[in-house]
Amino acid sequence: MTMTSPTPAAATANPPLPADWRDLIALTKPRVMSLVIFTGLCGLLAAPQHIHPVLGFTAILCIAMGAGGAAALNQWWEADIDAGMKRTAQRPLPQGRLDRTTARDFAGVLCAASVFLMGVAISWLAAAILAISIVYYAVVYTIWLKPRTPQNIVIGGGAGAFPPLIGWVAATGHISAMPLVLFAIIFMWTPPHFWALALYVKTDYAKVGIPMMPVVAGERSTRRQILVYSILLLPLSVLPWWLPGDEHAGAIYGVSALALSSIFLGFAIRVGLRERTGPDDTMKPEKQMFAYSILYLFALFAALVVDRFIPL
Ligand code: HEM
Ligand SMILES: CC(C)=CCC/C(C)=C/CC/C(C)=C/COP(=O)(O)OP(=O)(O)O
Repeated sequence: MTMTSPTPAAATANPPLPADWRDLIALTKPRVMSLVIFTGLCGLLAAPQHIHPVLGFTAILCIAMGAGGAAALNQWWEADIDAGMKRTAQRPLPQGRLDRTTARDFAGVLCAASVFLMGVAISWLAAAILAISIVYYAVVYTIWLKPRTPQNIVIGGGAGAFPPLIGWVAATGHISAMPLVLFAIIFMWTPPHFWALALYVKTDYAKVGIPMMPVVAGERSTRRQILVYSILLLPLSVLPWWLPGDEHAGAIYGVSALALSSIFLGFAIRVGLRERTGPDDTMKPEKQMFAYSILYLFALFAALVVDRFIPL
């Protein structure tokens, strides 16, 4: 793929249409980013120092703009790959509903504005981490790792793990043990989250030449790796309960983490130890695990905030 490679016929046959705001919103991957923003908000709310609500809102707005801008850069770069996959072919760029220059400029403005506003209004440390996460997703993951290695998700997973750290730093002004543990939890969660999905859309990735784990290492190896990461996730998710000092979470979080992660592990055991029964296999356990992975992260971070406001 090159930046000058032609996008699908639909994108070039007609003169570009004026950008529709719905297509610009779609470029930011709003459904995925809702969880990114939520974990950022929880990082901010779980921090021991309180931040003025207006500043808190500004910090979350900056995370939303930065994450959305990075997602738009990802779609700008991958328009031709997206066109070749069933799951992504309906996006605005492959469909030619948006021209590439508008998408690139929109993404650039969002990213730059998010970092600048975070620096001016909140802190330059939070702005620097936001800038790192944007570059991590849009460049390190999207351009460098994704087309090259099946470890793309493992290393690239760091990009999506930054938001709670950014939220925490926005509230406290510094990095400490708890936000690093929150980073590690999302980092460990990402491979099972994504590989559960990759198992049932494997042929799409193979078709466009993206070396996702099930395509390169095969299904059995991917299933075992899902299991390994899910086993490691369980103690890691409970770690905030055991942290020393005034940062540690309480029993509401600890018990919730234990329960949520045990269920996660249950799904992982089911997916990790089974084999596809044949071409007609509906891949229900994998689909259920992917859906649960999203519910899991929402619930885990919600428990952290509930715990902060109702300490036992
Ligand atoms: C490198 C890391 C990650 C990869 C490769 C990945 C991959 C994916 C893919 C391919 C989908 C399907 C999306 C679609 O079809 O539109 C998805 C869905 C989703 N992801 Fe991830 N993900 C990653 C990290 C994250 C992170 C860090 C979060 C949030 C903290 C997240 C939250 C979600 C959510 C909420 C959905 C469901 C979206 C929907 O309902 O359409 N993902 N992910
Ligand atoms: C603050 C900040 C910049 C946060 C970034 C958050 C982040 C990295 C989220 C990753 C989520 C995501 C949509 C991955 C999809 O992978 P993909 O792009 O390979 O999926 P696709 O095939 O659907 O395009």
